[in-house]
Amino acid sequence: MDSMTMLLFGATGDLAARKLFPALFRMFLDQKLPEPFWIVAIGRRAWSQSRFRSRVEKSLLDFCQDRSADFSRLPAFLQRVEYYEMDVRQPQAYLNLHQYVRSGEGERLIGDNRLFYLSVSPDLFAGIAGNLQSSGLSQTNGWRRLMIEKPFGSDLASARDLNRKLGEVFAEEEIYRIDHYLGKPMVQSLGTLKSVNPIIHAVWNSPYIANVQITASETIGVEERSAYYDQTGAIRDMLQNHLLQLAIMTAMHVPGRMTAEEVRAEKRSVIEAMRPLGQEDVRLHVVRGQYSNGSIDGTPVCAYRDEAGVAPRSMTDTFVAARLFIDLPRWQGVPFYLRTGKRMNEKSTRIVVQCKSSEEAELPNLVVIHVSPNQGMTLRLNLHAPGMPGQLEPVEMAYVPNQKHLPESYEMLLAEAMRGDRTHFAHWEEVELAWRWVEPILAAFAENRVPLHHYPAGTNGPDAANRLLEEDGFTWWLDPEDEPLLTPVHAR
Ligand SMILES: NC(=O)C1=CN([C@@H]2O[C@H](COP(=O)(O)OP(=O)(O)OC[C@H]3O[C@@H](n4cnc5c(N)ncnc54)[C@H](OP(=O)(O)O)[C@@H]3O)[C@@H](O)[C@H]2O)C=CC1
Ligand SMILES: O=C1O[C@H](COP(=O)(O)O)[C@@H](O)[C@H](O)[C@H]1O
Repeated sequence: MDSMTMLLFGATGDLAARKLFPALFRMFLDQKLPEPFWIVAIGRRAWSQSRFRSRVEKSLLDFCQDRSADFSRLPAFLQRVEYYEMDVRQPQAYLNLHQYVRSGEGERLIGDNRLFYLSVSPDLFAGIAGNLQSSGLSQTNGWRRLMIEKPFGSDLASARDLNRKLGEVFAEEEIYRIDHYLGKPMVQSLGTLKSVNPIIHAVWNSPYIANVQITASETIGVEERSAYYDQTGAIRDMLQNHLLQLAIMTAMHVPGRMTAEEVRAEKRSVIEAMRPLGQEDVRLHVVRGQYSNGSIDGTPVCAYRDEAGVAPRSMTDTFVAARLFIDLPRWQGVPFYLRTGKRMNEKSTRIVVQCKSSEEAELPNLVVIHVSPNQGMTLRLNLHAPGMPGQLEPVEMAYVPNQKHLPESYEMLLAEAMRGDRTHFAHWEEVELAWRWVEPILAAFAENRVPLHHYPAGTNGPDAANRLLEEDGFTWWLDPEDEPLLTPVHAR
């Protein structure tokens, strides 16, 4: 891999502490970082080098998931991290930064390759890009890449505006828009699962599939992010990006070669075929919810409207469920149900593909992809109980990865960006088409044309989300972790 400088904007922030430094440390231990390699960690606080490094050290101890990580190598890792204090809104500061980076690259014999990572508030994205250009920092003799955090805009117009501004500095091939769900290992395995297994490949289409259910449920509430979340809601925070990406990855045809360009073309054909929602459709196909008080694991928790920083009459959606159709011949008539919510009864992201039932077997075959926190796959089949011909019994075959350390999505994505592989990053076309698809929902929510259902914290979300499936004769499947998956939700 090419030697490079990584300029991390927002190095003192929450994401850097919880995800980025742990991922970088893990990559360092696994020798997945280039040599030589240097991180310029940019923050606004007047912190000394040692104070910053202690903070990184603490965050690694707190958040490095792999407790068996070799922490004796921490000092060697920290040697590669230099704190740099600046206010990113000051154009002059970039000239100084440029000088600092050039001289550091010279000392470390680093080629002219720069990875800019924007882990700051989205209202700073465009300004930073502009300043990188005017200061000369983004002009390199090697390559330059921009990794950019979510959210990419808050609606279609703002996303287009941001993209235009970034496009004045970086070419599309240089922009790596992060959707960390695309970095989750089981999501990245979907292509292989579908393409190299005839048993899956053959049935992955409408004659065999009854419906697809994608759930991303969380037990946490808004935590410290109410200012952001109250303006955003589940629809923008999760559905427009992560859930639609999961639906696309499930539905897309796997190209012969998994190059970024071919994957992009296949993804585009799926998202273009997502049936648009008309004004009236939103009420029929979308459920909006917000948590009221309840309890999570036996601990009482307050209602969303009582969270610090949330407007007392907030109409923000903390839960959203949607039914969508993909008008491609292979998905004709197959509903995709998506749902996501805060303060639900479990932390689980999973994709359940329900096959059509045969005449003999009442319970359908299921393919379940456990995305996180559990990773793996379950396949449910029907067999005759041994020695009891005529009596069908559902059986489950489960795959649980047997690895000491399962890579975190940020590890996967950082490694890919460092290699220059954009396969698992969101192309602008996808982002734009996803915003276009959710626009009618945003409008309906803003105009309160869709009821806001309150659901007690610690539950599966509002009943209306169950009805969405019941209308079609289906029901949400539970996670087999808690109970056998054989139990449809209404039978609990
Ligand atoms: N936190 C999370 O779980 C997730 C975050 N994201 C995205 O990641 C990005 C970062 O989020 P998060 O880490 O939570 O945000 P934080 O508010 O925790 O951190 C913001 C960072 O930006 C820096 N910053 C702010 N203003 C300036 C400035 N004028 N000049 C220099 N630095 C500045 C802060 O520096 P300082 O503290 O020194 O002032 C800090 O390092 C956002 O785009 C967010 O949407 C995406 C998914 C999840
Ligand atoms: O992007 C986001 O994702 C997290 C959930 O991510 P996960 O990897 O823990 O499933 C969510 O909590 C957050 O609100 C959202 O911004």
